[in-house]
Amino acid sequence: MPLLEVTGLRKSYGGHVAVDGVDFHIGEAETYGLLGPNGAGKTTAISMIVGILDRDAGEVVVDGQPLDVTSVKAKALIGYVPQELALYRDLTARENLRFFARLYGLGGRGLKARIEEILGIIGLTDRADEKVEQYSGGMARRLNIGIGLMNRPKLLILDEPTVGVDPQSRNSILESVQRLAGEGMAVLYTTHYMEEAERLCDRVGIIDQGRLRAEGTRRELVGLVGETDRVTMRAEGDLARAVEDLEKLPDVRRAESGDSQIELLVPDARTHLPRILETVAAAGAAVRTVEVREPDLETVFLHLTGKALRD
Ligand SMILES: Nc1ncnc2c1ncn2[C@@H]1O[C@H](COP(=O)(O)OP(=O)(O)OP(=O)(O)O)[C@@H](O)[C@H]1O
Repeated sequence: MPLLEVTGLRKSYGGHVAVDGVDFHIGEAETYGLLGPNGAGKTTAISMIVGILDRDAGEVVVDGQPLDVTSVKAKALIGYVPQELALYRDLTARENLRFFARLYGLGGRGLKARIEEILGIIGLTDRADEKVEQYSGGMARRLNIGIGLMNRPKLLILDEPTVGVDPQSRNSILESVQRLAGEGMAVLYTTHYMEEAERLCDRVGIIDQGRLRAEGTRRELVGLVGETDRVTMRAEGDLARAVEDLEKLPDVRRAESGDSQIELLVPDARTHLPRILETVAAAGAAVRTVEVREPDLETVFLHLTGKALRD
């Protein structure tokens, strides 16, 4: 049974359809990314999943428990980190964590230890007694994540947590998410940064104009659009003959030579590389360097929607 199951999720604002029939599921300990540009419907979808926005249609089930705006049991399994900061700026990090813990009904002897543990996870132990108003944007974001972790969720949902943060905090946020996922927490992560989806997510759903256009592992998505790897070899010798022979190899789509280099398109270059190098050598050319560029999720997005992820 998946940990999160979302079916037929739909929401319109006036006549505008923001989320148009979205289905996906997340397994235990899986990190799933919703990748799409601004306005794709990510925040609207997430808000319905966590039960802070009424849906027009669809179902959300968390660990077998149906979730709607009023359900308590299912919500208790989720840690939600909204895009907008939800913090008290005139309280310290430690005070914010304590305040939100009480709000969630957490207390007792374990609370103090839990707060210290969370400060460690988000890397704010040393600054825990400073007011949030003195924090950088990235530190405040990290505290926002800490609050989402208070109730030891089985599923952590983060809505574009790195937008507008400095590179150092961004890296620290990504590392924390990776660590939590490594410890067995399931994660739903929305982003418009391809690199983040590629780095963090086991599977990615590509969302545009309220619809999931495709979903799968990075490899599956890349395979879906029939993209090939591009191999560039700097070489000397009889390049024309090498190209002629390379084109005879079964999987090579295109090969051409230019100024001391050969370029070719081939699916899954890593498996074919030994044959390619042998062929070039046999044709009397010497390879100096080889570079393999794999298609990325940006290529896939472009293929599926006809536009770039970021404008
Ligand atoms: N409260 C609202 N009233 C009217 N339209 C809305 C409202 N919230 C979102 N929309 C519209 O719904 C669409 C989806 O917005 P949403 O915020 O879910 O996208 P997103 O993928 O999260 O993008 P962003 O990264 O910009 O938040 C957009 O066209 C947006 O303008």
